[in-house]
Amino acid sequence: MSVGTNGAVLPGVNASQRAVLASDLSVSYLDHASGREERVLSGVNIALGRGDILGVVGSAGSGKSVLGRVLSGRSGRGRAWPKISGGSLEVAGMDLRFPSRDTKRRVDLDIGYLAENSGNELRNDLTVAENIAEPILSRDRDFDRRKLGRAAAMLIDAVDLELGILNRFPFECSKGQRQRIAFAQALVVEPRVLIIDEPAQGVDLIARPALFTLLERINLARECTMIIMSHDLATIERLTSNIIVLDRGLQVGQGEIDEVLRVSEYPYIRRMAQAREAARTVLPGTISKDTLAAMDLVAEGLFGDAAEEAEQRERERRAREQLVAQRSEFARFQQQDGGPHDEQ
Ligand SMILES: Nc1ncnc2c1ncn2[C@@H]1O[C@H](COP(=O)(O)OP(=O)(O)OP(=O)(O)O)[C@@H](O)[C@H]1O
Repeated sequence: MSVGTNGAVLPGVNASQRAVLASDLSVSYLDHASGREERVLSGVNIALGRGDILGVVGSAGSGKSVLGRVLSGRSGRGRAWPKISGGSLEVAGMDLRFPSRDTKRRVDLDIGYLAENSGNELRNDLTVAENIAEPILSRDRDFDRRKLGRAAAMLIDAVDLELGILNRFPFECSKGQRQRIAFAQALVVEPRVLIIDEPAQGVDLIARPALFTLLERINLARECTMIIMSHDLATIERLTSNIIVLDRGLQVGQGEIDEVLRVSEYPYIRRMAQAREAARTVLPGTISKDTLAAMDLVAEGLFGDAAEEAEQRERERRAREQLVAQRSEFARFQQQDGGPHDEQ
């Protein structure tokens, strides 16, 4: 992957392998009060080839979700959607700044998009299975239902949900379940490019590894290009080492995570680097006395006392030896005494 630093030529990805190319991209919202366009994102440059994974990190309000929305190509659907106001954007071979009618039709099939609130946008009048199948059936009512049923079941299993949920309705599911159903829905069309805003959202800690493994499998099996937005660097690091960093609507860093965090002087990136370091090296000196005492208590329960355990093992060994000795003594006594063994 290569991420350009300016709006001109973005090297490293040849046109036939290119999956995403954003050049000096800027994005605006229409401010309804003033009627003016408010710019919320500027100077974004991305160049990704097939199968590349890019992480987009940034603080709250930095523009991650806005970028996700424009990359998804769904702009212009409703008043709350952002508008590309400068630069250019091409995703899966489609010009998203000036989309043709064909592009508008193709966008849902070629670009998968999981927004932070996609789980809430499922249709409550359709079952979970019908919701998952909807992106396909809405374009082709005659699509093979058996195939679709199998795909829905496989996807629901892949996102770690029980198959029984397929016959339920979204309003009968939890928030986390709905988000995973939306994830299955985003995957059903086998998109060429997948945009995921906060993938760990609504997924409990135990199910997260399965989710990341699923993303890795999709990426490898289909060479699906992915852009993952998250405020959490650890989530991004689980999937890729290539990032862009956004801060207050500006792209302020790009490249390999380690390199970006090592060389950048940008204050937000410095804070990110410090937070990452602190998370990696939790030293006793940085932990309060009370926390240490609580940890000691838990630690005692975890492994017990080694010396006491060794003593206990020794006591058990001696008791066993004594028992064996007593048994052989008893057997000898029986033999001498003309016990049952002498009858043979
Ligand atoms: N519908 C909208 N209309 C106007 N401005 C918006 C709209 N949605 C977002 N913005 C503005 O765009 C900027 C970026 O918002 P965005 O939701 O992309 O941030 P984010 O990085 O995803 O934050 P978070 O991590 O909190 O979700 C913010 O200043 C926000 O106020």
